[in-house]
Amino acid sequence: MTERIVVVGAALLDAGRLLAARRSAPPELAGRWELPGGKVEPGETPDAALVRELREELGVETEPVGRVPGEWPLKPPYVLHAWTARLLPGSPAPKPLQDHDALRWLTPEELWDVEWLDQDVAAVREVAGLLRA
Ligand SMILES: Nc1nc2c([nH]c(=O)n2[C@H]2C[C@H](O)[C@@H](COP(=O)(O)OP(=O)(O)OP(=O)(O)O)O2)c(=O)[nH]1
Repeated sequence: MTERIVVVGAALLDAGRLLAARRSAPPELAGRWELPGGKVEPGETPDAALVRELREELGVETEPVGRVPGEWPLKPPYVLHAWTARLLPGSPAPKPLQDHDALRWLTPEELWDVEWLDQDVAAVREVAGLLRA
């Protein structure tokens, strides 16, 4: 059986906008935009990983809402899952503390104004459908 490690990406939604984060590393991904998040650690649930990664990377307190249908291949053995999430009341505003050098809240009209990682485009398309709904 091939090992498969899930990377959880957050579709953090607030007031009908999606948070996009620009990666600062590694060099082959730097400058491209992604759904903030990271690898699910052994023994960790995906939603716990999401909350932990968003706290570490952005300094926010969040609540996962639901899994975005789909699974997208990354560099083996990684696969991307996306979850919608929201900021908890009283959470600080997101800041690019780790892994990112810029953040943008995108309205549905602005979703394609940033250069998403190629492997994130299909996931963002799914999220776009949720934003319009
Ligand atoms: N977080 C995140 N990672 C993504 C996305 N798309 C994509 O290809 N990746 C890749 C980049 C990395 O190779 C891997 C996740 O790495 P990461 O650096 O965000 O995760 P992490 O914080 O757990 O990593 P680490 O520094 O502890 O190794 O997945 C995405 O939308 N969000």
